[in-house]
Amino acid sequence: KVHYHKWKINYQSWAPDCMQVQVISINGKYPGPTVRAQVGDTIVVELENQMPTENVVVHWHGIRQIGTPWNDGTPSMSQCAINSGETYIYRFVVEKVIPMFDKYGGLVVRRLDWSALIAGTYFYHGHYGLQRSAGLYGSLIVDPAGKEPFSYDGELSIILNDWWHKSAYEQAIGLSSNPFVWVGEPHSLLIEGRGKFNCTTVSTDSSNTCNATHSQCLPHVLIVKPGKTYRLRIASVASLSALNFLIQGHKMTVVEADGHYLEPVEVDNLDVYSGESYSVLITANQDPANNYWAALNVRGRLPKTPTGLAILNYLPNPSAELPTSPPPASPLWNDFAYSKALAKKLVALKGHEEVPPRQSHRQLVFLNTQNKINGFLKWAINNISLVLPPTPYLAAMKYKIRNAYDTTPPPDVYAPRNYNITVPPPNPNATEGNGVYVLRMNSVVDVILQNANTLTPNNSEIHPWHLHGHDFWILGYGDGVFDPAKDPKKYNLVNPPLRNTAALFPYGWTALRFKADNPGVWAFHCHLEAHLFMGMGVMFAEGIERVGRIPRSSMGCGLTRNKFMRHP
Ligand SMILES: O=C1O[C@H]([C@@H](O)CO)C(O)=C1O
Repeated sequence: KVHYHKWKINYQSWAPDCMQVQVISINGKYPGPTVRAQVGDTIVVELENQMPTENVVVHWHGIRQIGTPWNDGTPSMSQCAINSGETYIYRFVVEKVIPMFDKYGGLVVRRLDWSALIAGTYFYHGHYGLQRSAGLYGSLIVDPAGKEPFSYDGELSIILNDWWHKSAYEQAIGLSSNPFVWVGEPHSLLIEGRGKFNCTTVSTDSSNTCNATHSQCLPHVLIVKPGKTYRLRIASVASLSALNFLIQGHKMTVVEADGHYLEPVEVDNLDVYSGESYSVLITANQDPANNYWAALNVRGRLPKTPTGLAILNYLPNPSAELPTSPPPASPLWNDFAYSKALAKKLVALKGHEEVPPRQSHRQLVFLNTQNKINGFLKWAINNISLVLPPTPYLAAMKYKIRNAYDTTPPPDVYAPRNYNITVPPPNPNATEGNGVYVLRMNSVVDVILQNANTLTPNNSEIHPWHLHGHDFWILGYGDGVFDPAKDPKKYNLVNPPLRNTAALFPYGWTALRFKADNPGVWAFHCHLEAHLFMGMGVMFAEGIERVGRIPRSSMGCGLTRNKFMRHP
């Protein structure tokens, strides 16, 4: 089945947290419309960029784009950004498949036997500049062809976000300026695009409109019937904040993450890092005379943002009836031990998910550092800060346009190996680069993410790393410096969760394994909007010779423009 969508993307006045700002809307709506399909279906989105002055692309987060790597929605990577006034057609299949090749190297897509494995909670978002922060995002839900390994009576879905009144454009300029201007902590936390800023703190002049009773900032309402069980889908597109979500008086049973089933775990609250998605089961088993708060708090950074709130509304109570008791509290923002313990509890559902290969062919060790380049503040991986080239890698690699990017491969491991991760870098200099890690097709790759101190003494941050085009197994998390002799012995090779996003905790490491089985060029980056913008990412490529014919509509820029576009 083909699901056809026609989208017009433009700025629009909106008041997500009661403060009137310009958001990026899709067909006049914020957040964007939900895209829903069944496993094996095709999604077509005809996207018209109506923004007067900005380019755009949309990334289908968690969808592997097997056979369509040019539709991953990443500028300079998979495609040329869609210019103002232009239309681009995204077309892809929502199916988790094992890519297979015939003897001529042609792609034959084989479906996994367990069709239930593929369904799950996804989302889409802008991937150009900081446009995700400007509100360009929405839900993408893939239903299974068969039965789920859990049951529920109804379904609810929310996307979590953090929110600023300063435009994404102004934020981007600050981040790329010297002196550096940091985006700061968010003004509000939003649940399904709704939050509440305290309007009484806003000075009223003609440019500031904060209206505490605006209908767009009424809290989001999750409607339930007493006694029933619901599947609540939760995803985070937060720009900066790690978040903790909880519902007053209700336990949550986590059953799915990033489109893969988990061994059910009951929790009082759930950490959700940017780029992650979950399904939790909740049962409306509390006093039906009341409504209850769903609450959202910042973790990992000293919170300066009030709790984000939504209402769990027990029918037939009025949805506007506010819960009588105060919102429940999340764990302390800096209780990292709590977050690590929770992360380690999430393992794959036995018998439903593929187990990892016992060995890998290649190990990459990525040191995450904050650096200075010519006085500009950056993030670097193995001392290289990613600066995207004007020509998209995919076409440049496929059509061998060698001067489009740096063909010297970046380093597999950081140097010096005795780098002290507990203090700011003694020499904060790094270089800019756009080289690619070329992976052997179908090889098994381990990535060890190694965290370190930022430029600020006694500071190391959480980084949620997201991989395009693949899912990886999270083999383990550890504190301090990764020990290649000892730590792999502690890997979970039995039931590690398959994910597309994994948290890297302060001063620690996270070990990932994936199969380089999807022909294309794929970004792997910190999902914090500002951090990717400051260079915190790397590029992977595999099986380029097996990539099909790239549509010309994705190549109208840089050196591919000269090569492929007809000139008048
Ligand atoms: O990238 C970042 O920059 C700031 C700070 O380190 C410098 O202002 C911050 O908190 C980040 O996460």
